[in-house]
Amino acid sequence: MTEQAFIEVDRVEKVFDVRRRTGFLKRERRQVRAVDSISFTVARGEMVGYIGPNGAGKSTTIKMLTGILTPSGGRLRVAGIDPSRERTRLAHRIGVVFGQRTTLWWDLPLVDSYKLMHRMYRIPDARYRENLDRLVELLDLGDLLDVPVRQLSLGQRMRGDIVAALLHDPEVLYLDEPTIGLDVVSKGRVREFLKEINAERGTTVLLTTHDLQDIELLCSRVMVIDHGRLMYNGPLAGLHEAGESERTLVVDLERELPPIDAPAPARVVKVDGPRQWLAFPASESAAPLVARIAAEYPLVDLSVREPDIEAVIAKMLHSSGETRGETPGETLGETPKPPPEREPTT
Ligand SMILES: Nc1ncnc2c1ncn2[C@@H]1O[C@H](COP(=O)(O)OP(=O)(O)OP(=O)(O)O)[C@@H](O)[C@H]1O
Repeated sequence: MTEQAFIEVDRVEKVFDVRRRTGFLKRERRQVRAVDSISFTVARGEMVGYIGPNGAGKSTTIKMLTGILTPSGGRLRVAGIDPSRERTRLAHRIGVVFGQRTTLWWDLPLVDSYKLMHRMYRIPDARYRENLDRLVELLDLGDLLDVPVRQLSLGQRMRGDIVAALLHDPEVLYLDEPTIGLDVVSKGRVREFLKEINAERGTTVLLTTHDLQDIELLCSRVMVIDHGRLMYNGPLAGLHEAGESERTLVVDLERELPPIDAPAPARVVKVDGPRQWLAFPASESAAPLVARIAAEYPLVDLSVREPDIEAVIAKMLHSSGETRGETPGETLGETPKPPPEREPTT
């Protein structure tokens, strides 16, 4: 393992044997290659997005990284530990949050789950108290500590789960859809918190999400998996470039006017009274376009809409399919490549 590679995944595979009933007494055996020779590294303190369509192999990868599943092939190390061989030792160094499931005890008050974790992880008393106070303050859970978990809203429960995952000072945090189903305010709070904890403790974060803004606001790099294979590993802007995806600037003018004269490649795609929609490349900053419109038009309000993550991935996969075998650029065809050195521009 190199000095920087905190998570090291080298040609890792996971094949499931699946039996399917095909008749009264007939069973068909079939193999599902959920993860197909994936290689990547994550440096200590990095926050990396791990995205892909449904069934792509994300959860299987995370389960192998936590030691729940044993790889069928390849080599895997987290903090120098082989997860499936030393699962208990690794458990003290990692935290996991599954957005769709809770690790908290449903019928107990929130604080009782934390007390159980205090004992399970043998966290020194002073450290437990310090962590609990800090995390509860950062996530604004003070008034909810005595409330049974089943009575919490989804956003409150999610914040409760994040505290639970961090009480034992894990060096790496796996987050599976941490903002799913949350309202805008709760999403903002969780994202701000993750940024703070990463800056404060240098926690390494691997984030699975369907929300492109999670990636945009938190991750320096994104990896795309499809059919068990790593298709892209680089900055989000590069993913937008590969798929030529576009963001939309929604502009409210003081009155109805002819379509805004925007500099190419930005262009007006819809006009409805005083409101106009302009599409522009998602890999570019909105600032110059906004400045120009503000200088030349009677502007009342504006907002930027991100493209849908599924659409971005689909376009990227489509374009990489077209270019595979020629010059794959930042997309990964047969041979995974290290991330490009460019920084994201968004
Ligand atoms: N225990 C299992 N037994 C058999 N097949 C499995 C098992 N777990 C996952 N698979 C299959 O492996 C593939 C990858 O599944 P995985 O859950 O890793 O995808 P995912 O990217 O996390 O999807 P989603 O976004 O829907 O959660 C799928 O085809 C899935 O059906």
